[in-house]
Amino acid sequence: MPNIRSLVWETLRFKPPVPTQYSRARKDFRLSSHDASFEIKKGELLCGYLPLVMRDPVIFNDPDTFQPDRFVGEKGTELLKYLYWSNGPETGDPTATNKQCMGKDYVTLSASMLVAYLLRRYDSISGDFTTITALDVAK
Ligand code: HEM
Repeated sequence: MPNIRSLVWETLRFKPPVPTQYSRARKDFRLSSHDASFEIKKGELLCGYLPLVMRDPVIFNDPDTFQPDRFVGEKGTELLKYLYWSNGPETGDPTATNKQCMGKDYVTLSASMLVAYLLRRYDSISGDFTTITALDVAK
């Protein structure tokens, strides 16, 4: 299952289903990235563009390549804090003060189960990040 969960997370990283996310600053704060810093004033509207953020080469090695096992193991688990697809990091939880997708854990679990169910139909498959070919259908 770790490989399948990783594949689902990598799919969400590679093509975030909700690409733009908006929010309004609740207070003044400084927003910093690797190479820039901005003063944000309370009430200002912020827009996050996930397809760009999820291809950050400083965080994700070879970001334009679909790597199904990217989130496997200790290093992969560490990367989850940078995986944003639900208006917050994969390691965060939706709460009254954290307006994150409430279905977040259900989404990844049900998608993993669906992929596992589909894969059970085949003894072997091959493919790259654009195509997938069934070689042997399970008897
Ligand atoms: C791939 C599938 C999904 C994606 C990409 C997704 C993404 C998101 C995003 C980005 C938000 C925040 C929207 C905002 O900024 O206002 C959100 C909110 C929410 N999502 Fe999802 N979602 C998915 C599936 C689901 C599912 C299956 C459920 C329920 C079973 C769900 C329940 C909710 C709820 C209730 C909120 C509102 C949370 C709030 O306003 O406090 N989502 N989702």
